[in-house]
Formats: sequence, C-alpha cells, structure tokens
Amino acid sequence: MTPARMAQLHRAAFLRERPWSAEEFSELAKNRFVRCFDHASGFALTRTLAGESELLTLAVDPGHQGKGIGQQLLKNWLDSLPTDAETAFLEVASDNQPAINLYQKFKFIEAGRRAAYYSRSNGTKADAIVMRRAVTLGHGGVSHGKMPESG
Ligand SMILES: CC(=O)SCCNC(=O)CCNC(=O)[C@H](O)C(C)(C)COP(=O)(O)OP(=O)(O)OC[C@H]1O[C@@H](n2cnc3c(N)ncnc32)[C@H](O)[C@@H]1OP(=O)(O)O
Repeated sequence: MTPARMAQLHRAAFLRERPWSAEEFSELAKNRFVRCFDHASGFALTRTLAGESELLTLAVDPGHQGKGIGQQLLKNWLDSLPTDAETAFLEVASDNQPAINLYQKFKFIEAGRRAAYYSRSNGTKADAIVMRRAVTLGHGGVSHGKMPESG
C-alpha cells in the first residue's frame, strides 16, 4: 500500500486525532523493523524488534468498518510474529470502545495508562491505555470470518 493511501485511510478513520501524513508513512516504511499489513479498505502498521512487537496504527475505512477487516488485520499481524517475539503491545484511547473491544477479543489486557493524554475538541480528555499480550497466547478460537476482498 502506498504512503498516500495510508494517509488517506488514516485521515478518514481517525476523526479526533491528528492525521499522519504521507511523508510520515513514507519515513516509517524505510525502517526495516516496520511492516504494513494491508487490505483494500484498511491497514495495520507494526514495528517488531528486541522481542516486542508494537501496533503503531490500525485504520479501517469508515464505510467498511464492522465487516471483520480490523480483526483480520490484527490476526495477520499476530500470526506473522517470529517465535522470539515475546509480547505484542499497542496504545489506545480510553474513549475508543470499538478498538478496546477488538483488542480485548484478542486477549490484550491493560498494562499501563497515561492519564488525560488525548484532548478532545469538546474539552474532554481521554487516557492513553497501553495494552499487552503474550505472542504465544494464540487467538482462543477468534474467528475472522470471510474476507471478500484483500490486497
Ligand atoms: C493502536 C491503534 O491504532 S488504536 C486505534 C484503532 N483505530 C481506530 O480507532 C480508527 C477508527 N476505527 C477503525 O478503523 C475500526 O473501527 C477498528 C480498527 C477499531 C476496528 O475495525 P473493524 O474492521 O471495524 O472491526 P471488526 O469488524 O473487525 O470488528 C472486530 C471486533 O472489534 C470490536 N468492534 C468493532 N467495531 C465495534 C463497534 N462499533 N462497537 C463495539 N465494538 C466494536 C468488536 O469486538 C468486534 O468483534 P464482534 O464483531 O465479534 O463484536
């Protein structure tokens, strides 16, 4: 997926946060530890090194959310991890319940919090929650359903 398409999807999916630019995605893609898992309507960007893998960002086109794409991307990431990767982690806003539900479904649990990290346009604040799981946990029977389109 091109950096321009990543930026487009990121802007569409993250309505409350600063969108990442095509230049930022282009820079990230140069890092040999960074990998993109993509789908026609979404992508997951990850960084894996020193026994840890981080989900840097995950975005699904709003018109295609709720169809199992986010779940499939998350599964593709976890399935790809080398056996020497010990933990997978990510950061999510405390007011982003759909994403928290998705990560809990994949057995991520809260490992830490940065209080009032995100400021919302209505004046409220949200915590940043760091969630972790052991790579070797498996998916506990999480099914990813049908993927009508991929690539
Ligand atoms: C590290 C980070 O990037 S954190 C931020 C993640 N990205 C964002 O929040 C951007 C905006 N949101 C999105 O792009 C998407 O909604 C995502 C990535 C959070 C989820 O992707 P989707 O393709 O819509 O989710 P998918 O259809 O695979 O649903 C999988 C699970 O997520 C949870 N979920 C997804 N949408 C919702 C929702 N609207 N309400 C509650 N739970 C939800 C559920 O647990 C669902 O499982 P279920 O269908 O068995 O109930």
